[in-house]
Amino acid sequence: MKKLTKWLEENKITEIECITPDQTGIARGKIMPTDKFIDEKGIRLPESVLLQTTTGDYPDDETYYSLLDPQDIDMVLRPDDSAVFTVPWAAEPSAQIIHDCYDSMGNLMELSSRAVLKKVLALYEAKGWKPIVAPEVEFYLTKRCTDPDLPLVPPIGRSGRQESGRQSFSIDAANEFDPIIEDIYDWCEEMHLDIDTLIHEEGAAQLEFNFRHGEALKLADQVFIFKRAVREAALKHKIGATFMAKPISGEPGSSMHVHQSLTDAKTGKNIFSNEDGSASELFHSYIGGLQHYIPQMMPIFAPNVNSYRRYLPGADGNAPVNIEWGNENRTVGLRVPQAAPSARRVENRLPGSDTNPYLSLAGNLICGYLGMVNHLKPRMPIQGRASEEADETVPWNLEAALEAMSNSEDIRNALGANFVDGFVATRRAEYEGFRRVISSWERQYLLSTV
Ligand SMILES: NC(=O)CC[C@H](N)C(=O)O
Repeated sequence: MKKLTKWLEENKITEIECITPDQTGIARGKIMPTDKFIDEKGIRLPESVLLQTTTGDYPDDETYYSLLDPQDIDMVLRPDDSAVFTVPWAAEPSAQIIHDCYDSMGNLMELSSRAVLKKVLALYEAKGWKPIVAPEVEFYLTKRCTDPDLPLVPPIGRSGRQESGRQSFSIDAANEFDPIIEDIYDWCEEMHLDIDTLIHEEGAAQLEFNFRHGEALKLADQVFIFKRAVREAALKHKIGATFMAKPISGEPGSSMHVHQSLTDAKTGKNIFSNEDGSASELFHSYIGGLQHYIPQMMPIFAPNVNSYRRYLPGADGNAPVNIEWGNENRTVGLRVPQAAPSARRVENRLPGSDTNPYLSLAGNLICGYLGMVNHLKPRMPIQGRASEEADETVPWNLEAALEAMSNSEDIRNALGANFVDGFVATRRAEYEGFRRVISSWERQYLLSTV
């Protein structure tokens, strides 16, 4: 706290956003003047904040009361002084400080997604392993739209025109949004986010930012903050930005691919490679773990009804519909990029951009961990194009995915039964809400035909 107080003084910070990610990845917390923050060294919030859905609803009563105190008591949030960022878009000098959530006994709240990631990282630490990850985050810039019944359209770029067609990797198409991109870059620099490259993705006004590889908790924090920054940069320029997995029919979806490797915590050496440069047994069993456990982990990689619209075989975009692996192969869900032995890694291409980054990293890492400790073997790698058929072992819709996750003893043991029950229950509550809304497809095709 001393170091943090000094930093706040040096940066003349007058206002603090005390934030924590809920299960959906939304920042929840309180805003206060710096003096009050320093006096109180933490805040209190109702525990139920961690069981809120994206729509602000809660799960059914039975789950709610089995996981939370019936009086809806407070939890205590304490700042993590290694997760402190300025707020470059704020009107006055401000800081956003990520907090951890503790229960009345002083333990990390099992329902907190940041705590779930810490739990997984502790398993790695006990083995003397340190995972290294690199997320790639895609999103769309869109024209502002307040009517949810109207489709989203691309914003007007610098040329005064709206983008159409496919512009993968086009520098000029990215430059159309230069003023926004400049803000994102400047702000990321000010906040010390480890942004590596920017590319224009396939979709109209779809961009991708890649993060430099590093430690998982640090990168989860950075993606959490990055998403806020992108939305704010878009707002400043009077447009929108969305991390929905499939915001526009007929356009590619948005993903959050995660590159993953494993190092020896002491030496820092990549232990996915043997001394002679070949792939290690750990590497193969890590992939075996991803293949075995992804079907039970889908609600984490694809948490919304909308997430599953990315995975339609033959749909626009390159979203995978399989969990095969292969070297330098973009038609599989688990791609092993061409790299030196010291950079040997696997990229999971399944997670959507709408995933909570803490849970996505925890989910990936626990699949790999369980694979390694149980010596699982991967399937044979795919050479050439993978089948266009969707892999039948994976639940490709939210209902089936939730069923698979809540029935998985291994995932319940690894991530915590209370967490799994709470997470599944918030997703189910959202799904129930979705089921009550009549869509434009129904109006278009059923209204006057059936
Ligand atoms: N970079 C890519 O391969 C595109 C990924 C694609 N946008 C998806 O949703 O999965």
